[in-house]
Amino acid sequence: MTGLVVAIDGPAGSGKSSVSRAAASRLGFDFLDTGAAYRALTWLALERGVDPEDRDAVIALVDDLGYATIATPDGTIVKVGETDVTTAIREPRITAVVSDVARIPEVRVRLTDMFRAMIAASREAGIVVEGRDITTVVAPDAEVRILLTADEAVRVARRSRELTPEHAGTATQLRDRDRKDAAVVDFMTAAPGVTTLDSTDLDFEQTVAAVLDLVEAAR
Ligand SMILES: Nc1ncnc2c1ncn2[C@@H]1O[C@H](COP(=O)(O)OP(=O)(O)O)[C@@H](O)[C@H]1O
Ligand SMILES: Nc1ccn([C@@H]2O[C@H](COP(=O)(O)OP(=O)(O)O)[C@@H](O)[C@H]2O)c(=O)n1
Repeated sequence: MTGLVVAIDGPAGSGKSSVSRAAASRLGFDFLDTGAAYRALTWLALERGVDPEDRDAVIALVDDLGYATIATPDGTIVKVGETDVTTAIREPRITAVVSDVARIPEVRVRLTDMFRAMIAASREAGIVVEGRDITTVVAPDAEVRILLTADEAVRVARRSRELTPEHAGTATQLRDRDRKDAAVVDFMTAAPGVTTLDSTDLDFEQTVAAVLDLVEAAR
């Protein structure tokens, strides 16, 4: 039986993956980063020379994705078939086109089915699932539903700190990606029953604590 489901959505750089991962680890819950699957499919498209805007060709690739994640003490290993793509899916060439893959409706339906199966297969006391449409589409019945936000300038600053100087233009890239993604799923306003957690003025630990408080309140 699936345990407690914690669904977390929000724009790029709001802290979804880092905060969700830390919260899951402290709760002893599983963790599912749905963005990694959209990135993995994008990686496979580029690997096979498929244009990310060629919808039919991208949809056909879902059958070949062979997506698997392996939890380790140092983080999650992401695999496509036998290939470890953990690092490759974070490369700027993937980030630049992942929104094109993610806006294909059939891709979203297929990956949503896969996420639901992964949630159902979890054998821990609970699972933290993060993305853009988890509170609204993937797991609208989750016991805890959070929209994690932060002002755009703060999100850009957080992301810029992660990047090396050759990756200039973070602000423009992040804004463009949010705009493209928001045309497909509304993750800027909380759906009914979803709690908005604004981390603009919170540090990392305070944000994790706020998530843990919301989980405690639902238990
Ligand atoms: N509340 C916070 N205060 C300061 N830095 C944060 C906070 N939340 C996340 N971060 C940092 O911001 C960066 C982006 O967070 P990340 O989890 O990758 O966001 P997302 O998954 O929403 O794109 C990371 O380096 C993370 O450590
Ligand atoms: N539930 C989700 C998760 C990600 N995505 C797409 O996948 C991309 C990468 O997701 P991500 O979570 O790694 O994004 P960031 O953490 O880089 O903001 C997003 O820009 C969306 O286009 C989605 O459409 N729906």
